[in-house]
Amino acid sequence: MSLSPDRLPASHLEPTTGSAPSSGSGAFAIETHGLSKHFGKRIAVDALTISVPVGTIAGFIGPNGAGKTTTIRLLLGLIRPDAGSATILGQPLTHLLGYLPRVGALIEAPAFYPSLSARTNLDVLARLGGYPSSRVREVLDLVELSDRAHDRVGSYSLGMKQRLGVAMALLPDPDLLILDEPANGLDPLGIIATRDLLRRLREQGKTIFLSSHLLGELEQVADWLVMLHQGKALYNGPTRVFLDQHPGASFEEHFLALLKGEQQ
Ligand SMILES: Nc1ncnc2c1ncn2[C@@H]1O[C@H](COP(=O)(O)OP(=O)(O)OP(=O)(O)O)[C@@H](O)[C@H]1O
Repeated sequence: MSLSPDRLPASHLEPTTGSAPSSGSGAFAIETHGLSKHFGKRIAVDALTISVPVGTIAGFIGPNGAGKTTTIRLLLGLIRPDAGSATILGQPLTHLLGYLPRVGALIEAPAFYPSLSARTNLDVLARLGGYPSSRVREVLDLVELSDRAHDRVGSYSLGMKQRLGVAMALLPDPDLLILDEPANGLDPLGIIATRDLLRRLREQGKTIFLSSHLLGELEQVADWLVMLHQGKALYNGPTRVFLDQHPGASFEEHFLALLKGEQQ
């Protein structure tokens, strides 16, 4: 099922004290309630309450240090929250095995065996994860790396490594794809190819949670938006509603206006 913006559940704007969406309804791929994480005295994620509807491409934006990567690491169970809760694909954060097999993720620089080819890197992962070997060819096609599949990954450009990282995340044919800066190092053609890929995945009913600093790109591809500032959500809702707040202004202008309002 793919949700068009017109069929999205009603938006809700932060502040995070706003009412939380109903839990366990299946309408949301990601829901967090008061999720918090600090490192020493620094609060990275601050009582965060967000919701990402199933079948959307959700852009996750915010300035450097806003807490995006920390949130993603919390959602993937790589670090534990200090407070709050979350539900991913209907499963509580505490039940990692209940949802992680249905989640694909690309965060920071993906790890590869540089002396092996992309094909072999993916074969190894497919064998470890118990995925069919036919899936390796499929994901190589999806990220348009098939013609270089037999080259050593150590010889790849940054953008090609990034595509291989996306291919790895797609191996389990996940219901939820979490991507942290997937366009890092991609040239314009690579960015367009990624945009098309994300749209195709959404058409298959998958949910994509996508952190990026490329606001113009997100404006084109994201139908849902979560905007973070100092660990809190400034906005959580449809992109269309975000843009309607200041007709005629660009996505970037909105973003800066909201941030400026927050800093005053
Ligand atoms: N392991 C850590 N130890 C200490 N502080 C951390 C750690 N990880 C993150 N932080 C701090 O938490 C805050 C949020 O960092 P985070 O990496 O989540 O931000 P971000 O929104 O992903 O930023 P960017 O856009 O620059 O990637 C920052 O102040 C950062 O310094």
